[in-house]
Amino acid sequence: MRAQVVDAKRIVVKVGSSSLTTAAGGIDPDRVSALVDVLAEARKRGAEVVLVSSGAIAAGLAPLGLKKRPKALAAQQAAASVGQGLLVHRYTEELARHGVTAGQVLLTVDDVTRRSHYRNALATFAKLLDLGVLPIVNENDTVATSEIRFGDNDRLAALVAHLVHADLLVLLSDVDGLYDAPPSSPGATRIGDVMALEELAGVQVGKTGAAGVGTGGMVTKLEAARIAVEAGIPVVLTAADHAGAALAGEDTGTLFHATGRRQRTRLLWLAHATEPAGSVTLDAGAVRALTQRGASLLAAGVTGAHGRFHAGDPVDLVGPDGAVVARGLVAYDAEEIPQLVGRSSKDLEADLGPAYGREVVHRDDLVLL
Ligand SMILES: Nc1ncnc2c1ncn2[C@@H]1O[C@H](COP(=O)(O)OP(=O)(O)O)[C@@H](O)[C@H]1O
Ligand SMILES: N[C@@H](CCC(=O)OP(=O)(O)O)C(=O)O
Repeated sequence: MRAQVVDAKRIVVKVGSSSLTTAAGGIDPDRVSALVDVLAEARKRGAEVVLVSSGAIAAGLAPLGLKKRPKALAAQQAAASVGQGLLVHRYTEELARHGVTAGQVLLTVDDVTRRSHYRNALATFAKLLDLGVLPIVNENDTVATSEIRFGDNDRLAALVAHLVHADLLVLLSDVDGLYDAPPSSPGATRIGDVMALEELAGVQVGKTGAAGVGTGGMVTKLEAARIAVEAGIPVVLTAADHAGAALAGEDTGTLFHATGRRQRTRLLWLAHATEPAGSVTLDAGAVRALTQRGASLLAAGVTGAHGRFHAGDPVDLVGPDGAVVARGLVAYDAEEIPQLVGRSSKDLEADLGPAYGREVVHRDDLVLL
């Protein structure tokens, strides 16, 4: 028995598109039903459960007469718009058999990187769990543009696990664990336990499975596992068919043991969920101030800006050698930066007005990479 699993009080379970749909496209009601039975069982044992479910796009294909997942973003969004409602309806009906109420939570990256939105998301989850609701999370596919799109639900699930202070993340897919090579290759064997991610140096990680409805394949699952274990949350990766056994603590799939400790949550989203809108370059003194003293980035240490960003956007902070040292939410538009370069806050306040005394990136909005 895996103690990390059976002792878990709050569990985030992520299920991939390939585990929810039929070969012909559309939701497979039997698979949804089987998964819901497993989640209800975990709740009966006293665990709180948050479900991160993919499958909106896949579920929308058949009703729209589409044969396969479209490439164009607008078509994916239309499919998600049709599919998400159907998917949540299916879950709601199945959960009702167990007397459990479902709640839908659709997130965009923006919702959780900006401080006020982040607090709001946190409060919503807390309230839902407090009320005994089973939250069903997905990316808000219909509004997420390609620039701000999260794209894969594996990393989203890891970040949600951290957000809700879960003590276990379960990733369910169409493959029963991590293999040392793509499972279709002869001789590939399953890895039972991963104590440290360095052990995976020789593992061949491949793309999505044969079903053709997933995104990211094993690559995004390992990224998700890294985010979770480094933040102190163990991860079980297994097939959806083995979900019951996995949640009962049986030795199935791959268990990634926690290696690190909990970190400041919003900054984890900033590091792992955002695409930078541009970059700000720093002199050597500013790099030292950020990395060694945990200081804010002041205009005095800025040497330039690249890209078209607006105040509040995530940007990379780049040292004189071109290395990205941090990511932060910038407090100025890109066009404003040239006039700030190398100048003291006092000087800027006197010259341009009191608003220009503010930091370029405040330390609370900054994560070292
Ligand atoms: N080393 C590996 N171990 C296990 N699975 C792998 C590996 N490399 C590639 N894969 C593939 O990753 C797929 C799962 O990812 P994906 O299709 O995105 O599923 P999901 O829809 O569940 O997110 C599996 O079907 C498998 O073929
Ligand atoms: N938000 C998308 C999920 C994309 C995704 O990550 O899919 P998967 O690789 O099947 O987990 C959807 O619901 O279709």
